[in-house]
Amino acid sequence: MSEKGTVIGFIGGSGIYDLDGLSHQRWEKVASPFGEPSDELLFGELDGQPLVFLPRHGRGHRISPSEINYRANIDALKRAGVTDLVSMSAVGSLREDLRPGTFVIADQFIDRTFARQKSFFGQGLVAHISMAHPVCGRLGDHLQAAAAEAGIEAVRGGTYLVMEGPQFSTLAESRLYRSWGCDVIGMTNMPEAKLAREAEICYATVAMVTDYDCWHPDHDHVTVDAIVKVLVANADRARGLAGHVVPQLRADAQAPACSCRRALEHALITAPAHRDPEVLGYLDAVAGRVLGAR
Ligand SMILES: CSC[C@H]1O[C@H](OP(=O)(O)O)[C@H](O)[C@@H]1O
Ligand SMILES: Nc1ncnc2[nH]cnc12
Repeated sequence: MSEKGTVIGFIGGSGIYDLDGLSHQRWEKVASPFGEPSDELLFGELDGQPLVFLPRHGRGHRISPSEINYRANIDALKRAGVTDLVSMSAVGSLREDLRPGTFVIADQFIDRTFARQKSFFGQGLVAHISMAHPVCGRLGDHLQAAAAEAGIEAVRGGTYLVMEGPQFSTLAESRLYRSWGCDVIGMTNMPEAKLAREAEICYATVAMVTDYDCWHPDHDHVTVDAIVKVLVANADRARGLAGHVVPQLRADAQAPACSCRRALEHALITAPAHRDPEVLGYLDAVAGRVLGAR
């Protein structure tokens, strides 16, 4: 891995616990001061391009959305050198026309989670980053082009409502989210997207519809069994999409200039003399660029 080169990361959600076709692949533990990542990271190469994969729920799907250590996951991916991060996630549809099997390249989130650590920053070093545009448009462009190349129907843009879970939503909640104009619902992309931005990693998500949530008159219950049936087919197509997006990201000469990679530039507010050295130590990977550590 070159210090400044592109390293592509994938976070696999429900149904995606590894990536195939990688050469030189190895699972390796990456330690983080923020605790235990969901699993070891899978390192490998696709046509010479370095890749890193992390199964969000761990291999075997052991970790529920509220129990995922999102900070450790993003910190570990940053330590592994990841610059461009693609999330692959199962979601419910809040719109009739987003049928199960549709891929949505989401571009907005509404964060309704409440039981998660949402920032690397706080006491010892306070920072405020912009989340107006929470996903990287450059990655979105490449995902859209890769989906077209792979013959996958992908809708560009959409608002992903992130609920705490692990229970699925009530009918009243599902209707409320529809009235807010949300398009899909899931449990994991926040705080993941916030933390990726804090870590200056470009982030985008492929939200793969598995069900109609409970608002739909013909689908008044969501069940894991029904979701898993769609997941298996979605997961195969997601792997296909990954294969197509890698060469595109690799060839992107604009990547180093992407604004996501400078998200912390004007974000730190704690005066240097009041910054806690221990906290600065934890932030060596996430904020090393602006703290002068790397
Ligand atoms: C198995 S359905 C519910 C589960 O799937 C989604 O996870 P991910 O985004 O990791 O694919 C959803 O957010 C829930 O965690
Ligand atoms: N209906 C739904 N609600 C929340 N998360 C989901 N993941 C897949 N389907 C979902």
